[in-house]
Amino acid sequence: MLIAAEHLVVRHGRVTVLHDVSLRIERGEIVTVVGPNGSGKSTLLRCLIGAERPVSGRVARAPRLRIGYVPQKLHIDATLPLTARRFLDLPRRVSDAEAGAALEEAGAGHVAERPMADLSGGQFQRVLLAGAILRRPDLLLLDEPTQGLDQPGAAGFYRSLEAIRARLGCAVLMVSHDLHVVMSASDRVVCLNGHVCCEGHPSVVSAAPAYRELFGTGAAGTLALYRHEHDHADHAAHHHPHHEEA
Ligand SMILES: Nc1ncnc2c1ncn2[C@@H]1O[C@H](COP(=O)(O)OP(=O)(O)OP(=O)(O)O)[C@@H](O)[C@H]1O
Repeated sequence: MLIAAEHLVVRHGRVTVLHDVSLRIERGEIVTVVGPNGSGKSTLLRCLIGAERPVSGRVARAPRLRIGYVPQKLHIDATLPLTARRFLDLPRRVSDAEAGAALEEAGAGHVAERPMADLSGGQFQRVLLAGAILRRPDLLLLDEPTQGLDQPGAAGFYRSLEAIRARLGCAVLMVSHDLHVVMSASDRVVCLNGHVCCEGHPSVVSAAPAYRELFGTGAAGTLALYRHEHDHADHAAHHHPHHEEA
């Protein structure tokens, strides 16, 4: 186990945002948290990094766990002439070779010398990802890393993540609204709506009544796309025969 949330209850003022939420992340897995707006997804990640405290429950971390966290938003003063390359020197200076390799791996090699303030949303997220990789994390926590990306852009981002996981052996926990792409890119999906509604393999979650209730007709399309993608993978053509009835 890398990290585990155990029975977290979190309140913001009088509102209970997380009700008894438990979640475990194992080494090397890619887990995606999906859920409607305001369902507590960011709050859960912030608890895992220790930026928010639950009123009850706890977070258990493996000893010496290194986390690379990419927040949903990061405000950078547009008047600061900070290039992507220089941004990677915060909080600790890194060599050009290290910075270059991280930017390449995150798919942002071509924006190294551009000012952070000029980057598109997708480029910006990729530079943040490069910064997170430089910490050599055991666990990458990404809060809506593909917001604002179109579907091919999001798919490309997930391919970068797969490669990063393969090299670093890290686990990935992310929040995403990209139901379509997420379903094929995750080992496990957790559907959150203040509490964990359902969780499991993407095919199991997308067939779950609680998930369908939250995401409506989108759920069927998601499943179709998931099946479609796997039908094209050599090893997975007959992987989940039960999909056929769903
Ligand atoms: N600092 C805060 N003070 C008070 N309420 C907050 C605070 N941060 C979040 N909330 C409230 O807590 C609830 C959960 O917010 P959270 O950001 O965790 O949801 P989310 O699932 O990440 O949403 P989204 O998909 O819109 O990003 C929301 O109702 C939000 O308004």
